[in-house]
Amino acid sequence: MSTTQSPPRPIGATVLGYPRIGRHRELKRTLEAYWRGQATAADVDRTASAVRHDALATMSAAGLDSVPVNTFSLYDQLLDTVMLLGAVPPRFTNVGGGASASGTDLDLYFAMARGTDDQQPLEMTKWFDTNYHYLVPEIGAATPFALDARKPLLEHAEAVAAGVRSRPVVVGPWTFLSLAKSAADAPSTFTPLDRLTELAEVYADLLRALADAGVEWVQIDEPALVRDLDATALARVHQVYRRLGELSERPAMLVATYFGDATDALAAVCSARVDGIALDLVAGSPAPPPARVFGTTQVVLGAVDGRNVWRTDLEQRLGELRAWQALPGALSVSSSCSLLHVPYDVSVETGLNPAVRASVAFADQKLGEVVALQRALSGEGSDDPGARAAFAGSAGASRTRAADLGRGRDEVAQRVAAIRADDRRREPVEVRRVAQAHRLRLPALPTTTIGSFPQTDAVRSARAAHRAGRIDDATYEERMQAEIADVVALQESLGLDVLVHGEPERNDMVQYFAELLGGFATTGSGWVQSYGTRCVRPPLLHGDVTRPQPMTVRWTRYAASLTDRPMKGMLTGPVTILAWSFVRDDQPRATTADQVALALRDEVADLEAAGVPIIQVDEPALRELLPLRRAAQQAYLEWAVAAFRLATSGVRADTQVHTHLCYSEFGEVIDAIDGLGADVTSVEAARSGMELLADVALHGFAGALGPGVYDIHSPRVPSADDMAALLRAATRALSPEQLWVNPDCGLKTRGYAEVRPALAHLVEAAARVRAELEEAAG
Ligand SMILES: Nc1nc2c(c(=O)[nH]1)N[C@@H](CNc1ccc(C(=O)N[C@@H](CCC(=O)N[C@@H](CCC(=O)N[C@@H](CCC(=O)O)C(=O)O)C(=O)O)C(=O)O)cc1)CN2
Ligand code: MET
Ligand SMILES: [Zn+2]
Repeated sequence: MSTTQSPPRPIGATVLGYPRIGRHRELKRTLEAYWRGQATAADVDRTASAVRHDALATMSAAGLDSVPVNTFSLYDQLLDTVMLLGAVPPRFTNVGGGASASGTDLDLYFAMARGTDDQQPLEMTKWFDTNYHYLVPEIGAATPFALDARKPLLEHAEAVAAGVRSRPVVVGPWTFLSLAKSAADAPSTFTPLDRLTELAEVYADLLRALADAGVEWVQIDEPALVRDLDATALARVHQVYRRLGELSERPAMLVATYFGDATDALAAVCSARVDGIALDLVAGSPAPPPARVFGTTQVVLGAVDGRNVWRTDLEQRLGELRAWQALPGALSVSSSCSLLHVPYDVSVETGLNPAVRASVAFADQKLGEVVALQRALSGEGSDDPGARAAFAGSAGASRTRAADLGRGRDEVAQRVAAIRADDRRREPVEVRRVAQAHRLRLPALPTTTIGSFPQTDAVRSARAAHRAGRIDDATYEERMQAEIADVVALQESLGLDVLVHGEPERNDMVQYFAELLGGFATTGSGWVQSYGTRCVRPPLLHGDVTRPQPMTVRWTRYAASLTDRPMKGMLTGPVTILAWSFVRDDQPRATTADQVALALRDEVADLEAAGVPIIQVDEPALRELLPLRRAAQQAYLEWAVAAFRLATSGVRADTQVHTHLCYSEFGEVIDAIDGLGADVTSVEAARSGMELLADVALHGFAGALGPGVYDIHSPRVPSADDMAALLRAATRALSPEQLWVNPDCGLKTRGYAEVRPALAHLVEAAARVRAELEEAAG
């Protein structure tokens, strides 16, 4: 189309993407059944198509002028992009030939997502600073590129048939290669971005194919443009988009940025021949940069928060949007990012406190906000009854909000104000080490686990039955105690040194605490995709945080009563509770983190008073919240570390504090991790081949460290030899007194058939290496 000189028709009201797991998680259920062999490819196709039709119908009924398609996914949008570009790692080239559904060859697709008997899946990692995980493309010097546009073409055709103005969405070349890792066999000087120019040609083929199918606008997602980029990088971005812009036959191109401020990349993109740019006015600056950088590029204003759930103050937002009307190009209104990161619909949450419910917008409510803002901005608002009602409702919500959400509680504010520097400090590490060694009397290379044991069907269905009222509190309590007793007995028989209770009572390591703390609400069906078919229900942290009663003491005390070995208490840390909740936006996150930390500090004190000698406070999300821009990282690490220290520093020297972090890429935050001041830190290491040991050797580490020796993300049971080899590697980077032996993470997603032998091998590996050390010491 855009061969013409006239500018393309403005996009109007839109969103950058929409949830896709299904309102009732029907895609999850169908896919899991398919993997178990209990559903067919035709069943997958039927469910997937129903989920897409619901999305199309909902978005067009809400009044969007342009509807994103190809934001559906059977598993992950980066994996979809690997398929789109034909960039399949060679180890999967023999997989295939099976059934296809929704434009995707299922055998190949799920082999890359989940692995096969003899091939590792693609690695999984966090999507920018969100709790969503994508599959990491592997690109080498010889990775093939070849367009397979069946999926976007299919989704476009479906939308056209449904009478919808469709806008296909793809991940862009810069972001795709920036997030890819070098293939294992690539030369050490190679980086995936070396193939940018070549890859641009595949996108050129894609744009031609979309134009042939009558596509008007294509959205090319480039969130990586909000990271720190030097002049060379910006020049390369410009070059790619210039090349695509020059195509004689292509749809209008919208380059979508989100998760931060794209101001630095604006000139590079807008001076290439793109037709539109989407900007995140929530994570980025809400005020317009100078008009000249845009040229005639149309701007899509990401005015409605796509990641948090508080209703938009429409009047205030509209005021900010008006400042953009001085730009020469047409304006459209959108969500700040895809709505993938929020649940579908708050109107089904009838159990929510009415004040909270009235303050919240999930995906469907955000559609209405976007439309109202777009109508008002374009001057149609006063004729549009929907827009008028939305503005009236928004004004009402902002008046009642603070009063009814449990904010401004004096006792909480006073406690935060009274925090002293000493509250974040423990005795010197050497004092603690001696006191703890005396109390715990552990062997060298002590063995332990990260906390959770397999969440069996029996445990989950007991919880479902309890929730539905089919079993009473006492029965539920008994079932959980029986589970704990089994878990303790198993650990004793395996010979582990420090035991855990197994966390059977927890639906999720954040939601469990949110259900017990004041200031939080939890949802019944507010599911958000975390990876593949796995979902979470992020709690709503709406008010000041209180802890009405102890949350974990009774379970831990019960577990401790069953054994003479030390029992470790288990908590989730303040940073992770914030990261995996929807957090109030009326005060700095540092303040909210301190409120959560004070509640946890009370829990830690109660555990200590109950005689629990070791308390683990998990912070797996510490790295995830690290700001994308270096300039903001130090300030974040300071409040994050301070909150953890506030939660954990109220204990005696002889109480041992552990923490746990998963996900690699620790190097850049290793000082902060050491700064947490935990006596023992367990980290993921097996999966990333003990990569972190180099960082530890480089930076030094004051506390003790448990680098994971068992990759719990894989069903594979490692042998004692495998784990002993990893341990020996660790003894070369750390002194043996500093070293603990544990898996990479909790065992909740595994089954007992794998866990029992794997832990037996872990104990055996520790025993062997212990003996070798003793022998060497003579
Ligand atoms: N919040 C959070 N974020 C995180 C992690 C995490 O653990 N928590 N870990 C990382 C991501 N990893 C994840 C690992 C596993 C799951 C996961 O297994 N999720 C479960 C749901 C867990 C849950 O909330 N379970 C509840 C509710 C389970 C449920 O679906 N119940 C059924 C009924 C079940 C039955 O009858 O058996 C229903 O409600 O329909 C419970 O156990 O009580 C799933 O998708 O299946 C999610 C994320 C990073 N981000
Ligand atoms: C994602 S970190 C998990 C830590 C938690 N204690 C568990 O073992 O499951
Ligand atoms: Zn973990």
